[in-house]
Amino acid sequence: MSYGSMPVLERVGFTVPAGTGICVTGENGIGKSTLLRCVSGLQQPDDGRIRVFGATPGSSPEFWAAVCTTVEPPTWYPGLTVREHAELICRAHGQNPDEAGIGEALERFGLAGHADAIPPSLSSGQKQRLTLALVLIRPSSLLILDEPEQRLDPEGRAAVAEMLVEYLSTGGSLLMASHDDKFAVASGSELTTMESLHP
Ligand SMILES: Nc1ncnc2c1ncn2[C@@H]1O[C@H](COP(=O)(O)OP(=O)(O)OP(=O)(O)O)[C@@H](O)[C@H]1O
Repeated sequence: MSYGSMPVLERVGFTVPAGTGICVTGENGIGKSTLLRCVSGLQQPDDGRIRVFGATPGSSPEFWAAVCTTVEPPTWYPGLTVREHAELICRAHGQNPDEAGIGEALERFGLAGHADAIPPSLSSGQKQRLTLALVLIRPSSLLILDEPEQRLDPEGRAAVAEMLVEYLSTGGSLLMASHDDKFAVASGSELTTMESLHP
């Protein structure tokens, strides 16, 4: 993979077995987000092979039913509240919003008091909590998360780490990038570090 003449992601290879988490670490600009974008099918590598559930990433509705990613920043629908965003996500994924545990999820993410607020009115950390709540409320088999700990306070990081461990324990898989090794380990992920071939 390269941007113009600048090579990024050379000789990268890994597998994420079902029910396991991999956390990619490495210095700013090493290529973590680019890697996650490629695995999410949002960017095409120039060379090499990426398979997700046996298929090319992003190529089918089945991929997007199984894979949930925060690599792209979320879009907030004008005028819809926090709770209505959660209901929308549930409906889009075939869940009955009344049975999807929306109230409990908002509670766990510390957003219960903001259920009737519109997302743009939330703080940056609260928006990040909502982004992750919406990711975890819908069914999926693989989460691809780019620095999920960003903007979260220590309590928020601990809560998200705990929820990711639960996600893995139910057979889900996780691929994330992070600069917080402690958070990554607490979330049940194995660390793998990207290093430059051109120091
Ligand atoms: N759209 C783009 N056009 C040109 N170069 C880009 C583009 N996106 C990323 N790059 C470059 O590719 C390299 C890898 O960027 P990437 O965002 O994948 O790194 P990262 O490891 O996620 O960094 P960080 O830890 O800062 O989030 C960087 O040198 C960056 O400048």
